[in-house]
Amino acid sequence: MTENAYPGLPSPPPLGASALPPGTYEGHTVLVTGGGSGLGKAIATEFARLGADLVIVGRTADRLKAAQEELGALGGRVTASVCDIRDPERIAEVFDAAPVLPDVLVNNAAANFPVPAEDMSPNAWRAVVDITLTGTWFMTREFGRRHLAAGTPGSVINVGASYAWTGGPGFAHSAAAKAGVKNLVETLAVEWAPYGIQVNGLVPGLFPHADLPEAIRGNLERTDDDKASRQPALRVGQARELGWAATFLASPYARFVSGHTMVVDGANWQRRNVVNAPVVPVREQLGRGPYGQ
Ligand SMILES: CCCCCCCCCCC/C=C/C(=O)SCCNC(=O)CCNC(=O)[C@H](O)C(C)(C)COP(=O)(O)OP(=O)(O)OC[C@H]1O[C@@H](n2cnc3c(N)ncnc32)[C@H](O)[C@@H]1OP(=O)(O)O
Ligand SMILES: NC(=O)C1=CN([C@@H]2O[C@H](COP(=O)(O)OP(=O)(O)OC[C@H]3O[C@@H](n4cnc5c(N)ncnc54)[C@H](OP(=O)(O)O)[C@@H]3O)[C@@H](O)[C@H]2O)C=CC1
Repeated sequence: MTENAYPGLPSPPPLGASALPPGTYEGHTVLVTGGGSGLGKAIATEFARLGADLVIVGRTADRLKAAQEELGALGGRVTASVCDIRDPERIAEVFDAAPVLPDVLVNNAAANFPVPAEDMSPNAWRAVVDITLTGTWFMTREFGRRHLAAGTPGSVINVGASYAWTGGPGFAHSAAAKAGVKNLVETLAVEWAPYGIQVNGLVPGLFPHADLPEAIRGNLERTDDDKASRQPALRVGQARELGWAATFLASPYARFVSGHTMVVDGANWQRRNVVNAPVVPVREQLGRGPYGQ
């Protein structure tokens, strides 16, 4: 049988299309961490197309400035704030400096690189867990506190990864952190629903893009030339598909959806074979020799 002899899941509508009515987010402000690049920028784009003003956050001023111009061309006000989400005091300053209290918080920023667990240094673990889990918590805490104090509703979307459920060989730090991120969704959705705050998760499948750090992109390119054929959908995700899911989850049409994590991955994480492919140890997948030699 020829690979890719099947159609796979259909392509999505083109960039610029939307399932939601035009102007759904007019008068609303959406804060996206990591909104200066990759999937965060794609999510910010879809909110902006529906009329949202944006606050984008990241550590790199140049990257944010370029994204601010690009996103600003869609018509809304875009505020760019340099902030390391590991720093709770800086996060408070970002909220203070925002033109208004954002209605929606998208916790998209995360850190990751593949490494065999036995090679991982304490600092490598800390860097990934502190950004991915603790940074997400610091951002969410600030957002929640301010809405509780103001008595206003809000919506939080935590971007996750499917190895929160399955474990992630080669990504022990990130998988553990993303499991925490998913768990926070479930806890906070209950704690804050009485105050009008929704908390949901959004999990991308494989969405390769040019902004990925070399440690991820390089391994993706090295380990698999034909990524689409390895997915049940016979294709990878298009960034706008994640943006559309985010704009739905935070919209008025999803007001009774909270504590839910939506997976946008063409069923990749449920993929199982009765007889699996041969096991290749992570060290070997990453092209490393035996431990300790
Ligand atoms: C097994 C097969 C692999 C196939 C590939 C498949 C890929 C599919 C992946 C799909 C899932 C993707 C999920 C994602 O999350 S993608 C998003 C990734 N984006 C980012 O990570 C952006 C932000 N990243 C960063 O800023 C940095 O990468 C970093 C996380 C390192 C944080 O930067 P910071 O400046 O705070 O940290 P340092 O540079 O000081 O480093 C801290 C310690 O971490 C060690 N380190 C850094 N990089 C690596 C590496 N590649 N391998 C091992 N260790 C690393 C560094 O040495 C520091 O530790 P020490 O002080 O002990 O040296
Ligand atoms: N791409 C994919 O296939 C998949 C992605 N995901 C998840 O999707 C989300 C987006 O990933 P993706 O766009 O691919 O990754 P990128 O590496 O392209 O983007 C990460 C963004 O987060 C920002 N960021 C990183 N660390 C910090 C920090 N400490 N403080 C503030 N901002 C920070 C980065 O900006 P800067 O470096 O300037 O700070 C960057 O804009 C992540 O949560 C990731 O785990 C999950 C599964 C698959």
